[in-house]
Amino acid sequence: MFRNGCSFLKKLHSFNHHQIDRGLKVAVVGAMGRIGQPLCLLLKQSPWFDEIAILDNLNPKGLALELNHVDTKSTVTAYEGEKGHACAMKGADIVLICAGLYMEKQAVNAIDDLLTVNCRAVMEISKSAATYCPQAFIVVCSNPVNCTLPVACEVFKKVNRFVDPCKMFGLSTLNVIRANTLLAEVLQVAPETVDVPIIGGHSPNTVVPVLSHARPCTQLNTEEVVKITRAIQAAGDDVIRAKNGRSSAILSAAFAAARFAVSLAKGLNGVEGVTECAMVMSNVVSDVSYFITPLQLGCCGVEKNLGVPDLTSYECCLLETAIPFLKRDIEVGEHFIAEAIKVRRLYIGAADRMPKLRRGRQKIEEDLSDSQDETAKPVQC
Ligand SMILES: NC(=O)C1=CN([C@@H]2O[C@H](COP(=O)(O)OP(=O)(O)OC[C@H]3O[C@@H](n4cnc5c(N)ncnc54)[C@H](O)[C@@H]3O)[C@@H](O)[C@H]2O)C=CC1
Ligand SMILES: O=C([O-])CC(=O)C(=O)O
Repeated sequence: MFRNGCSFLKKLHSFNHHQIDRGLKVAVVGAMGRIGQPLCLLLKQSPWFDEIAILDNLNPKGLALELNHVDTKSTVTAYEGEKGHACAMKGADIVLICAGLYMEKQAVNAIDDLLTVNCRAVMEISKSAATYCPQAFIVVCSNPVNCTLPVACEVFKKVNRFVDPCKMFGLSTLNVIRANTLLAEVLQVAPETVDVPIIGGHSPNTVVPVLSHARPCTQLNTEEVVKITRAIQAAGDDVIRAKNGRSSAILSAAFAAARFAVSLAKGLNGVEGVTECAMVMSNVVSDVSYFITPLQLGCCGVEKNLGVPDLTSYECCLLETAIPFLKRDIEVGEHFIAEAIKVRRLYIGAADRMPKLRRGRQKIEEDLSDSQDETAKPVQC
């Protein structure tokens, strides 16, 4: 009812923007992970959710029990493994996918390993989401987001023969909060008062901060712009290095994911003026089918894609550099399911000599032949 009653909700909220109309169900997949756990705690503190369904391959019952001791209104329910997918996702308004490996820069063949494992995890989870909660907003946090969002969308196309571009998101809020903090430091203002749009992709070579459109309006010199931009691009690697390669960003990542989920919840409940930058399917840049832009969020997800702002020549140059990387990442994601063989060619490496990964790839190729059956019906719950 609420999803279709946008104009009614807008009127309602013009009287009281803070009124919460409907508690929502959010499903967190990969909830037992380093990001998953603090993310669940932050969601438990939020008044926007009635149910937080936590799902992981590891048994999350203990985590749910502990979270339910937090005296806020939402209830945390726990589900383990594939058998838990249906119950965790049925009725979910938002699905946050943070299952998978993190960017372990020191690991040999890290990108190959990460790509195979994470695309596979996102593929499995998206299959269930497309089956059990096809109307939900899907937020892909698992890296590399530039590849995994296309994987999720391709799965929706295969299972439902339809993907709603307004409801599928790749998380990049972490870059926004980093940019806000770094600019606030330079301006010597509170970070909460700063808003830096981010465009492009979610990786060091594809993220493009648009400092020329930052709020508050400011006149930075070239040196400052370059310094802040490079710091944003390097922030993820800096965290991994500072943690001696043992972990990537966790708490800031959880904060960012929770902030995005809350923004989606506000949009769903008709709150006006909610904007966030995220990756979505779009044609704002020709030939680039997934792109991060500022988005106006509403009860149907993306209410308006605010597009690419006017860029300075430096920002144009950053974007031009980013586009080939982004296009390649998207291609890898899009073809992961439909053309596992092509992924092998693009990412062929020492991983092929590792029996564990080779077995993983064989399984993907087997699944591929299943999902290529156009007559296949989604599993009924
Ligand atoms: N988009 C963003 O801004 C950010 C994304 N990330 C990404 O988030 C992901 C998670 O990172 P961490 O929490 O550090 O990893 P982690 O290894 O600590 O946790 C991953 C969790 O996912 C679970 N899992 C794996 N496959 C699963 C499946 N098929 N179904 C259910 N559960 C599954 C694991 O059991 C584990 O509990 C990584 O891919 C990382 O790169 C990390 C930081 C920021
Ligand atoms: O690289 C990672 O795993 C975490 C990440 O997305 C970031 O720090 O921007």
